[in-house]
Amino acid sequence: MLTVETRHAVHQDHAKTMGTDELRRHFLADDMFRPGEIRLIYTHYDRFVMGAAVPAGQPLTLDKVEETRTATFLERREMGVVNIGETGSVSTGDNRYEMQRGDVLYLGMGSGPVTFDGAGRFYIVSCPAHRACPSRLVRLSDSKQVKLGAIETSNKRTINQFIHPLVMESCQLVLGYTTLEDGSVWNTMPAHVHDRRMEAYLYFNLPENGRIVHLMGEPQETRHLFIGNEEGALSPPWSIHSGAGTCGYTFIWAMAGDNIDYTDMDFVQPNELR
Ligand SMILES: O=C[C@H](O)[C@@H](O)CC(=O)C(=O)O
Ligand SMILES: [Zn+2]
Repeated sequence: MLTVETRHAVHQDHAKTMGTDELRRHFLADDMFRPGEIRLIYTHYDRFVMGAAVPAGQPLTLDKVEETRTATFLERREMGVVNIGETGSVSTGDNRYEMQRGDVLYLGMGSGPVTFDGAGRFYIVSCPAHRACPSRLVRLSDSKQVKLGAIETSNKRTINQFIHPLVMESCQLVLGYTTLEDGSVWNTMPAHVHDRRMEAYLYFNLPENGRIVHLMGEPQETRHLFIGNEEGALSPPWSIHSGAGTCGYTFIWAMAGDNIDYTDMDFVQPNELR
């Protein structure tokens, strides 16, 4: 079963007038992981799609998606898949990729229908592509790791870069996940914006009652979302995307837009935020 929800892009002047429910409706990405279903959120931020497939033992195939009006979803798109569950497989044509927890799969434009199987919980992201880059399974040991932060500022963490120019080729998509050291709670602090690219976060590895206080909005006009396990946040190009947890967590970050230089960020120091 495939369900697709459309999210239109929001202007920053509109976002600052929103109350809690409206903010959550536009920017919280929830209810993506349902056993036996593929659920996608089609956004108008760089036409970035995020979602999940949870085959729960029965194969699920992602093929035609009405929103793109193409014969198959990946006809003019590339895709990233991260398995945050138990071992499962992802297949396209004659290729079958066995995915352990934490593995990342890149599928190039024109890969055709994608079948998810096994005990995986597959997080899916996709954006338009202009050429076919080779598909590739990237394991944690193939990723590039960047250590950031310190215990004193509660933000000691490792940025694991997977779909990233230093690791492999893609068109627009840049993706990885960040793990926090025990006792550190802050991600992406100091915060930043990058008007060149939108971004989406998926938070996972949280206990049931744990929550992330996710910060969004223009740096001088911030808002927050309380986010639970396996839920995410859409970050428009004008918005910061940063958060602190009441518990340990991991999060997947993925971006699409004009430029794939990960380091192209405009930093905002804590004392500049409002
Ligand atoms: O543009 C890059 C993204 O916001 C994230 O990669 C930031 C992040 O993982 C972190 O600082 O913890
Ligand atoms: Zn960012």
